[in-house]
Amino acid sequence: MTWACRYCTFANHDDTSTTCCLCGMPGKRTLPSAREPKTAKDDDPEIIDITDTANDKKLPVKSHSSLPTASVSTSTVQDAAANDAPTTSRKRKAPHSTCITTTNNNNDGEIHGFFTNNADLRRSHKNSTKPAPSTIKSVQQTATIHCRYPHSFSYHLVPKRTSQEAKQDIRKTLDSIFKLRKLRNLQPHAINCALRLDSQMIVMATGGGKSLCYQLPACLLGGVTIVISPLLALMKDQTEALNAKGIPAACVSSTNTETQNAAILERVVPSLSANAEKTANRKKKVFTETPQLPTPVLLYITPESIGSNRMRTVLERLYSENRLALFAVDEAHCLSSWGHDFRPAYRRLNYLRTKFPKTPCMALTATATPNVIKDITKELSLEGCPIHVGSFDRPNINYTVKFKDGIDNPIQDLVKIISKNHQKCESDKAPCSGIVYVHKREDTAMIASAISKAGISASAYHAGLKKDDRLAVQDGWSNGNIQVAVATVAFGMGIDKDCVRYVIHWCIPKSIEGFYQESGRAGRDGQQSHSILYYSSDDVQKFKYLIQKQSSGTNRDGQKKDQTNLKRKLSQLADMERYCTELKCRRNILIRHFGGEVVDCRRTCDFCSNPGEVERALRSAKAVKDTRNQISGRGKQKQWDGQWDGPHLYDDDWGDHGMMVGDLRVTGPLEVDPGSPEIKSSEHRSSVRFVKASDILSKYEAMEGKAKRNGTFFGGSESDSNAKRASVNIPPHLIASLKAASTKAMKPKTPCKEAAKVLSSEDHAKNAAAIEEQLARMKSEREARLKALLAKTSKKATAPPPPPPLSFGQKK
Ligand SMILES: Nc1ncnc2c1ncn2[C@@H]1O[C@H](COP(=O)(O)OP(=O)(O)OP(=O)(O)O)[C@@H](O)[C@H]1O
Repeated sequence: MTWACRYCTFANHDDTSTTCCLCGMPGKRTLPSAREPKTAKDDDPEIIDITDTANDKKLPVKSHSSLPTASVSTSTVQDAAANDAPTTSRKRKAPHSTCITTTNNNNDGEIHGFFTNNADLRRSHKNSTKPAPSTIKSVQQTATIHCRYPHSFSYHLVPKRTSQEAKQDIRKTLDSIFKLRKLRNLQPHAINCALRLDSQMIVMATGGGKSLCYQLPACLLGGVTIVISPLLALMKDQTEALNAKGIPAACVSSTNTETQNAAILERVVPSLSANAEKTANRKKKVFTETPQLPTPVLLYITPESIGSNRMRTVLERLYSENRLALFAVDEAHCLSSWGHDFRPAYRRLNYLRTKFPKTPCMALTATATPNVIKDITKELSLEGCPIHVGSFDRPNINYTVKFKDGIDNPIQDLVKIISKNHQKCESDKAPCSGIVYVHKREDTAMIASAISKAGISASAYHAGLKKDDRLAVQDGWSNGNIQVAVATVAFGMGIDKDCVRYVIHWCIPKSIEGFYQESGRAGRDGQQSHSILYYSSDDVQKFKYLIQKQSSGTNRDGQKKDQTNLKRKLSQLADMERYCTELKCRRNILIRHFGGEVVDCRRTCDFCSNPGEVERALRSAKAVKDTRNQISGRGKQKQWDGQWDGPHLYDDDWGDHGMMVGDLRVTGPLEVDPGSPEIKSSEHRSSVRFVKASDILSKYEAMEGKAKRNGTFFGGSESDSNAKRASVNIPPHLIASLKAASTKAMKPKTPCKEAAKVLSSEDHAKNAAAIEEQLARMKSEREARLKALLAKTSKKATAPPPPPPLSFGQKK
């Protein structure tokens, strides 16, 4: 079983060991037993610390012709082994490294690798002027057991390099640490700029490789690079990945205990805790738990935590010691109120620029419109700095919009698309996974169950699940046991899975930025992938209503809610709706939204591959929708007209930051098949006449016949069409397509293939049953919540009204 080390967060796969194979610390929480191996802190003679703290600090900064990894290492493995003085080495505790760093005798700065066997070690001594160590065995053990950081990094900042030197260093680091062959499009510019110590902004498509733009310079700049990231999961993943590559990284976050955070900061700024932690108890804890790990080269932190007093002290110390290398502000669009994920704490980051003016800043985002870029550069004082804007195009993603209203059974349609994708991958013998984004938590279970019944493993994921369940789904999906994650937007932040072949949006997303980011989780391996969005005007009306609801009334302080965001959110939703309903190339709508140059779509969106078909689908969906409204007696629906009754709590995970809990009762026309168990309740029954698109289409056929007989239907000029639409809502040129669709829809039903599959697969049936159980549980929980809320509101209504407030100057 995998366990995460509580010191360095490395994921260990060896269940039998209680010490972390990366840092060598007893990171696994187990009761000590007689057989427990000795820890690094105990008297383990194998720990060889060859770097000297004192010396380190006094060291003149290394000439920049070689990798900084070599510059700080003052001794070689040979020294360490020959000295064979573990006690001394432990005394010479280095703040930045406890691992063996290897440089050759010429001190040419080459990294000579990480010794894993005696042969390697002996080879390294071949040209050595010093005698080979007599205790090779112990050294070899040290290398394999405790010292998994094969590279060392400069404790202080490395001076600027010439461009030739920078080029060489970049190549070496890319090859030896990141194991990559070459840099992608904007990466060389961004990395060069960082090594010139210039501030900059990088706007690069999702999956474009933004992380490398600060991770690689961090290795070369020396000192500590501070990465400000909004997502705890992403921070954790990235630190784990960096540690696995041998780059010391850590994250200070609220998920760590106070002691763990203190231990990490102690590694960044030694003796900080000695001053800061006053109580003896605390001191003891911090010092006993501080592992002998190298100083992090990259320190991840949330924008909220970076403003704390302790963090300010750390930054000031780093700055005064000339060790503050770079601020990397990831997901910088969170800084702009024009961005789709505005986070107020980001606004406070400008203090970093004023307080630490010499430290360069790198702002990174995938989704920045010109307005957002302007906002970010202003807030982070990046005016005049280079702005690297890459292409927003993701050529390997095919974009499609499906019109839910015109589809008889959209869930069946969705399942078919998913099955097709998996079948294709199966025949190609390629791995395949996907994500379906929904808004309502209940829909996650409903859709996951339908997919499972089709023989594809799917699981529901939303913020309402228990943490363990969420982790299980995330892990299952990441390791391929779960093929499809049906999730709310709570899923996927910081996901870096390469074989995601499709991302499906079951409802319209809130903004193009959000859509671009979510759909961008497909095809990160560069292989052909799909983004499919199911559009319904009902969803848009719902969201408009929710946005208005969120912005109306008063907040907790009793003040009227700020209305400035209302307009922005409505306009973002309108942009997103335009993406769905405009008869233009989808790819270029996205690119233009971000201010990019138009590209040749090469028929990789549904519109470019068949514009006529898209137009017909859109218009027939509109016609079907209007008819539904007319049939249900509500006339043409222009505004969401209060179809939701009861207390307005929402269980969609679509809030800005926090997740909303509660209930949403929809009594209007539904988007599911009337036969579906979802709409069996009496509450819904009245409104489900003619909910099927094919029913409506056949109705149209009848109307068409009648009109033709009377000579009053669908005739006349274009200018009359509006008046005619008011009564029938069907544009003339649609007749043929509607007819065709109708005939198709009227065909006798054949038993569904997917249903046959269900019965044949026990596992999938079990999975579906489990999901349905979950759905039932969610429903009962929702009922309970609703009851409690109703009780609360009725209590409030019966309570006596509060006394009127005293006006100024009024006597009691
Ligand atoms: N030069 C490169 N060559 C090959 N692969 C690369 C290169 N740079 C980055 N990658 C890979 O591309 C993938 C995406 O990188 P990364 O996570 O940095 O993207 P991102 O731009 O931060 O994406 P997002 O905006 O979604 O967070 C990673 O798996 C990374 O290893």
